[in-house]
Amino acid sequence: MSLTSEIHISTKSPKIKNLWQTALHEGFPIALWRLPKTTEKQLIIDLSGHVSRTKIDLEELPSGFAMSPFEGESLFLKGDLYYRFDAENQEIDQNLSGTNSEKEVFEKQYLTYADNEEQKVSHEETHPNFITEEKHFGLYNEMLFAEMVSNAVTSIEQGDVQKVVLSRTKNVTLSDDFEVIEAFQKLCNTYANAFVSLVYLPEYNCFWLGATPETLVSVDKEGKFRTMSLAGTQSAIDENGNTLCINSIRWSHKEIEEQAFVSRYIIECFKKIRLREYLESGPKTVQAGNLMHLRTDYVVDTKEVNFPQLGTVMLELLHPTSAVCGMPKIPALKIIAEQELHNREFYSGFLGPVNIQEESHLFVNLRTMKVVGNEAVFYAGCGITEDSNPVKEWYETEMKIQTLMKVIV
Ligand SMILES: C=C(O[C@H]1C=CC=C(C(=O)O)[C@@H]1O)C(=O)O
Repeated sequence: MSLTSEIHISTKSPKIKNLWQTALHEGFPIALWRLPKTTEKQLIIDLSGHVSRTKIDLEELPSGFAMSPFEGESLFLKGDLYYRFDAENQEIDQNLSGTNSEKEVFEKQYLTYADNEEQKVSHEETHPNFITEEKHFGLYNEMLFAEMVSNAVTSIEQGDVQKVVLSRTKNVTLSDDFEVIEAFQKLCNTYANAFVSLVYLPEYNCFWLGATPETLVSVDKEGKFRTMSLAGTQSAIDENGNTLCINSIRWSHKEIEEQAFVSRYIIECFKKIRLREYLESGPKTVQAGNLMHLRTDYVVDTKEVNFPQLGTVMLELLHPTSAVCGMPKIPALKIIAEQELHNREFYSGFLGPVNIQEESHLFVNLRTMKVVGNEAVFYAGCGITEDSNPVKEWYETEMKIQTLMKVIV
């Protein structure tokens, strides 16, 4: 696989573009995101040049951005430099821990990259890719996936698990005019309700770009904790290309059961910490781009229950939820390891801002892609229950991949 990243960046976001290019040239981790139902874009740069590996403790960590793989240690990008941009990509000045002089030095540096639209970024020599590819990518086909689903159904029938989420990848070679900031911008414009993010990890020599509909843990300024159970999928678009009306959506027993597993899992986590004071609303049908899902929302007032650490405690209990893993968790993890042909890496992990503007918002890393050089790897999974149909499950992963692909490729 080519390790050279050649990135053309849009003129429509000059400052974002220049910050991005500078971070890439200098080998600084950078995260750019837009929260659901907002128009502001936010960006942080970690000037240490590497991400730290740490537990995501919302009480202890400074301002920054968390990026956790499906399995293994979480990464944390420190918010040494912090920028906010309005809907038109105009800067709204703001700083966090980074000093103004750091910001000045960085911005001086970026002037050397500014107005150099044709410049291409290559970080091949400076940052070797150390992701070991024990498993191959992109070699899935419908038959192979159907076999994996059938094996999972057999495990369910034998009583090993009740539900397991299997995923696959799809490799696409990006065209020469693919622009990563432009792609981020398009996702923001298309998916107002999603958490849209773009993260560059120099040590891994790759970007992760996504538009996820699923909140894992969020704690706002008022101390409101939120999580959700999201599962069950069908197309939001009819055969004529029109968006279906939410009220016309009907769910099968299989999908209702699949989502109920996730809700039960969340309630089990609340029970483990003896927390009864949660508000539960749903399940209801929600639209996530080209798809409809079933969703139940959970809210806890951490001030009222006097539990300020609830976000951190629940994060540890929840991840990975049964929306991306299965029930019970341990045997589901075993089936995933046995059946899937790829390493999930950051897909179905979690990511998001920590302690920024006194809030933390962590999302499940779904509807996501990894970009290495001019190769994109798309990831998608689906919940397998005893009623799963292998052909339908393949089609579901294809629709999930299309959420990103149809917008940016
Ligand atoms: C695992 C994914 O979606 C989860 C979230 C919503 C619906 C899901 C489903 O219907 O299977 C999955 O649990 C994915 O998008 O890769």
